[in-house]
Amino acid sequence: MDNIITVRQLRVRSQNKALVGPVSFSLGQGSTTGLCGPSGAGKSTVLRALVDLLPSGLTRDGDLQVLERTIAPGKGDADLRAKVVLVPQTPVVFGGSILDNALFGLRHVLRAPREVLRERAEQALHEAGLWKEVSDRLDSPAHTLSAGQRQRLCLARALALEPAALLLDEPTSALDEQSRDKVEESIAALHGRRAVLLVSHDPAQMERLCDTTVRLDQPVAAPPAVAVS
Ligand SMILES: Nc1ncnc2c1ncn2[C@@H]1O[C@H](COP(=O)(O)OP(=O)(O)OP(=O)(O)O)[C@@H](O)[C@H]1O
Repeated sequence: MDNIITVRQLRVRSQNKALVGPVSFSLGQGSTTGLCGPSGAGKSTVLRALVDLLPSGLTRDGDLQVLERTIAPGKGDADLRAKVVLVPQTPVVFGGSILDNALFGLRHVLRAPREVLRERAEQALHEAGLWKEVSDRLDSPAHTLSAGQRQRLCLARALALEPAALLLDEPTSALDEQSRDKVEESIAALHGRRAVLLVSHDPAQMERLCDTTVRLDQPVAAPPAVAVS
């Protein structure tokens, strides 16, 4: 199996207003794919559609397959969300320690002794390129981390789930150059190991990190939704 995610003719609409698409693409095993397009074209909405977490009032049609399984819209698929993990643009850091934050999520999907969970979280911190900076302060409050470190902590939290695909929504847009470079290093290190879909406004970043790029343009008017009587 080469493709982790396959999307065919995906559209998102609000009632009969086309918001996104149609768009078709696939994410290969270990590949990094860029998703670009003008503001409002629907990049964040596509990411949310891929984890079946569209805001209420928005619907999708078209075909979505994850690991060769068709994902029906709006089923609240918890299994899907452990396999395809979305890291939002603004890093969400919870109250509690750095380690607690890395464990958050994992605790809900894996019933295992604390040492096993801790080992997975530590491995994820390595994979996210944060380990060296936090290994001696895992019990410190996570809010003491810099913006770039927070972004990598969110990456670690996602990686701890050992997802088949990671969806990154403009992970460096709020960072200075130095922090951006560190986050980019972490993303580059995922190449060949995880399927990554990266939303970015920066063509140079796409060039540095992505094997292929999908361009999303303003939506084409969708055919009216068929009323079911
Ligand atoms: N809950 C919602 N209800 C109605 N329209 C929405 C909702 N969420 C998003 N939209 C609309 O969907 C379209 C796509 O928005 P989205 O945020 O996905 O674009 P984007 O390409 O990620 O933009 P940006 O690059 O500015 O972040 C926009 O027209 C937006 O106004």
